[in-house]
Amino acid sequence: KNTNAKYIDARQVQASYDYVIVGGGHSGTVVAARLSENPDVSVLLIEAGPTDADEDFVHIPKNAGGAMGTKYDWSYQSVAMSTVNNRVVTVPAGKVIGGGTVLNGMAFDRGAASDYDAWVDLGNEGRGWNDLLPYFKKHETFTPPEPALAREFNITYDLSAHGTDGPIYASYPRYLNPTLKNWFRGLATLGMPLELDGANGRALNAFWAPNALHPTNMTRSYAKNGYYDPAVKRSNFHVLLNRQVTKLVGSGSPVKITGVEHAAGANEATATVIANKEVIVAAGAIGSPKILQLSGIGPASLLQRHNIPVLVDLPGVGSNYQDHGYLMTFNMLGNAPAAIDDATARQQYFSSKTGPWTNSGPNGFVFAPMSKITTASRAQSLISQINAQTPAQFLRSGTPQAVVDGFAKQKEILAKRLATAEMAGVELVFSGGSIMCSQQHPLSRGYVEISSNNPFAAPTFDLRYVANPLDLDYTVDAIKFSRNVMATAPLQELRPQEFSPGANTNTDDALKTWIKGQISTMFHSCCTNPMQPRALGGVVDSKGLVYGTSNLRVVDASIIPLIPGSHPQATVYAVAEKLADEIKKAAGNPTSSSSSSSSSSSSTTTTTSVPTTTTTTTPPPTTTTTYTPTTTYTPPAPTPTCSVNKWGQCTFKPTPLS
Ligand SMILES: Cc1cc2nc3c(=O)[nH]c(=O)nc-3n(C[C@H](O)[C@H](O)[C@H](O)COP(=O)(O)OP(=O)(O)OC[C@H]3O[C@@H](n4cnc5c(N)ncnc54)[C@H](O)[C@@H]3O)c2cc1C
Repeated sequence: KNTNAKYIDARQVQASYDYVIVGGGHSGTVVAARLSENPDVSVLLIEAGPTDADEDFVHIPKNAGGAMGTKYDWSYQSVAMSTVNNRVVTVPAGKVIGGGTVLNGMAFDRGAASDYDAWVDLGNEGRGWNDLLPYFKKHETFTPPEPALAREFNITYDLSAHGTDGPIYASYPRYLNPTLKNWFRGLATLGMPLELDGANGRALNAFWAPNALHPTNMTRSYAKNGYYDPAVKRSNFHVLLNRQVTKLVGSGSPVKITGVEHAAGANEATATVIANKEVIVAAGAIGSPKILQLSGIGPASLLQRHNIPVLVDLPGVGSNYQDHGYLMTFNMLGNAPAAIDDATARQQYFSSKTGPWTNSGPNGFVFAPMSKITTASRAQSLISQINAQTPAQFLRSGTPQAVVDGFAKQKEILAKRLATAEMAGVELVFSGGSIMCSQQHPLSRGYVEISSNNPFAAPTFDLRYVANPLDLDYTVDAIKFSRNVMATAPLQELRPQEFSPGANTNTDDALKTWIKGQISTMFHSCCTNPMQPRALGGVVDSKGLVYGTSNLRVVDASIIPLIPGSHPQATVYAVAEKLADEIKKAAGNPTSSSSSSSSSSSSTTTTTSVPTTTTTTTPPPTTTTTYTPTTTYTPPAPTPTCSVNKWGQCTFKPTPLS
């Protein structure tokens, strides 16, 4: 536990700081840690939640996702979404220091080069793959898989793509589900290439990736223990916990934000702190557009409807909402290797940090280009249909023209890049009979809007899954492809029997109906304050600066313009690291090197350093959990015959079919 933390309460807060950071989640802690490396600048971080209390459900990989539904989760509720049978989806989001990195499944992968080069196509110079690669390395310390595991599963990696001394550990669990070997052999039968490493820009086809996992302790590596804990000891870094930012106050043209208002609750007194240099918003894909809108930065019509004076009319704030729409199919395996029972697994974990409890979720990935999941002519037809659609055709009615124009540009870029083998259309992850299938570059766009001018009122949002019918079409292809893999000889050795959606769901129409009834969040909300030109509905420029302002930046997942084909946490780390460097440069402060990541590199007073491989966070064998969850998270696709873990993976004990 960090005993030197500069946690302060609202009475002790200084009148002003050089930088005020709104949201101490994933990106907020990265930027706070980097800016406070310079002892001559003062930094205040304001976080709506607490710090975690080192619970097992945070640290033990097997429990990853256990913080969902607890007090560390906003548990945002969507509207009844008309595009998917009026279903309401709960979207988990961290309300705790470290944010999403406390809740997440620890999958730690990057997108393909094409995903980031598409951001440059949108007008963001300096945001392509080659620009971001040094920052992917900067935040990472990679440890290769143990040789025996690598041999058994044929895990390959490219050391030159990885970081060697960053704050976040990337390593492999010491147990993988043996059925993954059948899956990879089945994929090879169908001609799916195995890439050397997804981290080198080739996150395509099949490949292996590590987890955000400490290599010896086998515990979660996340923004709190990587960035926040070392940095918070500095005297120039203050933290306000359990305080919600209610509004940013500014004036002038361009608008200069001076004050940041915050309060402990709806009926509590509001206080204001002054930002001398910059205000940096990092409140996440739902929280950040909400704060901008409450502050008068957003679509004028929305702000006027809620009696909020307009500081900057920016129609893109809260638009462009993207996620990887997610589905699970299930097969009962009649001939799977016997599962390790939980008591043995627990013993293995605490005695030698081995076994299934070291495993949080996926390591063997498929990120398939369209041409790999269907015929060339079908793939071509899908691309032609993307091009043929008029931009506003499937957007929400009343979408402002600038946002429509931005989507037109995005659609053109996606059609061009999805037509190649360099951009993935879907992700498939196999685990013990379940197959997770998710859309990687959806064409549907959702939105986030304030529901009132009360900052404690929940925002209104709609992910609008499959609003664009082409998202349904290629998802049908993906499910058919996954069935083709299951039909190959290596998978047939496991004697699979599909029970969801089930063999009777076998026409395109039946699959579409099933998809509409099932599709849900993969927890990858992003893109609601897109980094693209203002005339195209953009909210921030390529340096994260909010249009129409002189000192307000956004640095979190909301500024991603097009969702990459990957689980997003490594991208969020890289983008935040790069922006932190740019903020320092803009202020004439020394930046830390992009190949070495020491969080103390430019500070003379700090005592912090990058954690070493001997970090001592090992929980004792009988660790007790000090926090009792207040609610229980319901997995996305529960079925009567399969025990489903947080990630929708089947964890049932296989019963041989007679
Ligand atoms: C359940 C789950 C599983 C996931 N699994 C994976 C995975 O396995 N691999 C992967 O790569 N990615 C995964 N992700 C995604 C990834 O973790 C997120 O994309 C990323 O952490 C988002 O970072 P962020 O900085 O944008 O926002 P967050 O980390 O959400 O940070 C926002 C912070 O702002 C605070 N905040 C919000 N409003 C206010 C306010 N008004 N005042 C003060 N503070 C405020 C919040 O409390 C929060 O701490 C998962 C996410 C979730 C939720």
